[in-house]
Amino acid sequence: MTIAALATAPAAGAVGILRLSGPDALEVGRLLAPGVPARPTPRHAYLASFVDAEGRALDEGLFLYFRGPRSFTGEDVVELQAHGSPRLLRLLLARALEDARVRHAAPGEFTRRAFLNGRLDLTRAEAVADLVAADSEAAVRAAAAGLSGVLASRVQALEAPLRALHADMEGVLSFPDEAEGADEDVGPRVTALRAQAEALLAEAGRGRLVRRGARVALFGPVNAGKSTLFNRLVGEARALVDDEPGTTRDALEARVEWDGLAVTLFDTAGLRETPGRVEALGIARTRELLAGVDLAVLVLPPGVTRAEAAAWTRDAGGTPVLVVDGKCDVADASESPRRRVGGGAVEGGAADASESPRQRVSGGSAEGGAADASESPRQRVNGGAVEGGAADASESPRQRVSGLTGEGVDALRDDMLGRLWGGGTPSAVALVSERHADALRRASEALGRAERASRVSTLEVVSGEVGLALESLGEVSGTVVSEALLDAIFQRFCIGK
Ligand SMILES: Nc1nc2c(c(=O)[nH]1)N(C=O)[C@@H](CNc1ccc(C(=O)N[C@@H](CCC(=O)O)C(=O)O)cc1)CN2
Ligand SMILES: Nc1nc2c(ncn2[C@@H]2O[C@H](COP(=O)(O)OP(=O)(O)OP(=O)(O)O)[C@@H](O)[C@H]2O)c(=O)[nH]1
Ligand SMILES: [Mg+2]
Repeated sequence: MTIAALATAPAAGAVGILRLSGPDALEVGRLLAPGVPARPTPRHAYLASFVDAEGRALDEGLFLYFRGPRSFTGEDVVELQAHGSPRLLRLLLARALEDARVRHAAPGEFTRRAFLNGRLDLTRAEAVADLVAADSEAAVRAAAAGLSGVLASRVQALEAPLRALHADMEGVLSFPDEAEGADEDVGPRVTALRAQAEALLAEAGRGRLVRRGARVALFGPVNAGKSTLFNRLVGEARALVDDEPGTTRDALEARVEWDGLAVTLFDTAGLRETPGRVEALGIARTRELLAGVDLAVLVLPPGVTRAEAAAWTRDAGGTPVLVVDGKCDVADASESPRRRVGGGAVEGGAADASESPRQRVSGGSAEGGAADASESPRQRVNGGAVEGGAADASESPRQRVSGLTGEGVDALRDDMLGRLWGGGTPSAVALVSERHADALRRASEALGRAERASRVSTLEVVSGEVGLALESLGEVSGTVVSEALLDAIFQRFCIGK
């Protein structure tokens, strides 16, 4: 059956495309553009008049014919590239659909046909959807990598040796005499393949980050300078800042893009023991939010003890915590507890360093004097305390940062990206989706069982498990798929894709 749909968004634009795919694409396309020759040159752009049923011109546009299998879907494809009027395009589409040989395409059906006709494997087809949905540079680049086959070849690199292993074992089982010895190194081979499957599975977390963007929350005691730092990181004065503790009540969010990665940054209500009623609601919301982010950044004001820091860290629950020493432009408060923030300079953004003099108390620790965060921010171990203690996050070297002066902010951003990303660049990721991860998990579980069986059980059992692993892997590439799975996958595509 021939399918038709608009390939462009239903909005006014420079050009709008009606696309047909299937055995009757050319004939039906020519009903709309009768000036086009009966046997048009494939891939040639014809300037043609698009007409209604009475032959009256509706538009003048380009007509393209791709003869199967040399087309996106592998079938005959015709495109009418008209002026981008949604109303006009609906008229053209309606006219195509009047023909009994044509029906409207389901979501993703063009791509589904491309897959079914072997034009793309499943990972590439899904990368098409990822690309359309991408809303950060990293997401675009990762999807583009998927489209060019990065994930496909990683899966292939697993599938091929697994299939060879399976064949070797089946050979030994079927023809024990001829194939003697082919099963000698089954154990190590299974082990290696399992590790490979797990390495791929481990990229699912990154895939999630790229797809959805990372979520990062600033939290910590009241008045630590969270909102000021938030404004700095976002690049504009979004959050209210005041020297009154408890200024931020509701969590605030802003979306930024760092190294191409989409990051949703949250500023939260400061934590304290005895808040007022409304503030308590804000604090409850902070805790709730912290449980759901990818990284929690604990901003500490000067003079916080290690025990206090550890206690605040626990507020993040199971979420990874990055601890930073805020207001690093001020001397350590334990040295002069009453020292206030630079005079009247309250507003976050504008305040310049000269307004908040660097009142580093002499003798205020070795790193007091020349410290400039840009020098080597990561080496600076606060208080030198690294070992021991419960909450490890609060014990590791801390980033020193000042939202007011901007000191250490770039380094902090790099640290956050490092913690979220763990090295490498976002674009280099093989975009493993939840669906892929699920299949990979089942594959590596089967390989785990195969590994055990290779020590304690028969070759038959090992081979059976390897066969199961192959099936699960096949779901990733699409060598083994059910209609139901394809339905689920292509449902998330848009119509006309
Ligand atoms: N106008 C238009 N732009 C589009 C598409 C489209 O369908 N129409 N695409 C659709 O989503 C994407 C391009 N994808 C395509 C992929 C393969 C072929 C194709 O004709 N492949 C043949 C020939 C290859 C060749 O000659 O180099 C083939 O693979 O055999 C066309 C488009 C993005 N841009
Ligand atoms: N010297 C200095 N003062 C800062 C810095 N960051 C914030 N302040 C000041 O500290 C006070 C509190 O800053 P906020 O950013 O509102 O602190 P917060 O952590 O959001 O506070 P709550 O929302 O009440 O929890 C304000 O007077 C800021 O101007 C900093 O890096 N250095
Ligand atoms: Mg605040």
